[in-house]
Amino acid sequence: MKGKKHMLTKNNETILLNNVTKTYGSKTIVENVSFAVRPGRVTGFLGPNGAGKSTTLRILLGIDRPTSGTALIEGKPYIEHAQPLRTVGAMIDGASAIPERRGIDHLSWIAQSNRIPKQRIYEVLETVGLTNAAKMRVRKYSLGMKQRLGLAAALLGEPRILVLDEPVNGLDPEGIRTIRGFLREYVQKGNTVLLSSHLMDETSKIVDDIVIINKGKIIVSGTLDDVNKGYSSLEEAFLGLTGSKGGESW
Ligand SMILES: Nc1ncnc2c1ncn2[C@@H]1O[C@H](COP(=O)(O)OP(=O)(O)OP(=O)(O)O)[C@@H](O)[C@H]1O
Repeated sequence: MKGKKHMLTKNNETILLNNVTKTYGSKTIVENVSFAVRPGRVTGFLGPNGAGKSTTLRILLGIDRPTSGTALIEGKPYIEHAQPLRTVGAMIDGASAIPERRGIDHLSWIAQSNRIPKQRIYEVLETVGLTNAAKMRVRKYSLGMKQRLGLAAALLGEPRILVLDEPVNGLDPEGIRTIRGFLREYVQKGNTVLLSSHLMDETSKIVDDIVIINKGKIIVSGTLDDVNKGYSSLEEAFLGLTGSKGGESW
């Protein structure tokens, strides 16, 4: 399979990026990034370190402004949503909780500042399997536990859409299985997941659709099966599509 492919329809999307470009000074970080994300599917936003994934997600979540182009969630920019946390749950930095805080206090703080009832904290702790570790200080959490705390925070507002930056980073196979099960159930209810990763083969176990970015540009998007066709793995597909050799950019 050669050349660009954009196979996702733009009819039923919950997330739609249209020609998003971001420059810092003379440096172009992402260029004309366009893709659509559909409900009921887990979409993987994949690419090597430094490809522009976090920058794109930060623009989608209104943390950064694009130099040009639009990033829409259910038809409007993130910041125009009246209750963004109830529409989109985001995990941008899984390990971002203050280390001296207890897990439960991290969640309480977010819940209080967003008028989310206390009961919801216990529900999300249960969902991610942190109930027994809720009173531990975050500095004692493993990387996997911090990722789960980040996911719990993203779920607080019962959002219809989850945007997760590198959620499988640092997870062992068991952790990956758990998150896969959770995300599968979540999208089966008609919700949407967009997650980024530089770990192609781990992520391919979780996703339905993929969008691959390399050096700030989208090189392919479509269903996992379509993009994988003719390759032994997603990593092979990436190497084939970019014309790079193994080990160059991973
Ligand atoms: N504020 C900034 N000013 C200048 N350059 C930046 C800024 N933010 C990001 N970059 C650069 O943009 C490029 C893309 O970074 P980004 O974090 O979006 O990539 P990524 O695909 O998420 O990579 P990673 O997997 O390593 O997080 C990098 O070269 C980074 O140094």
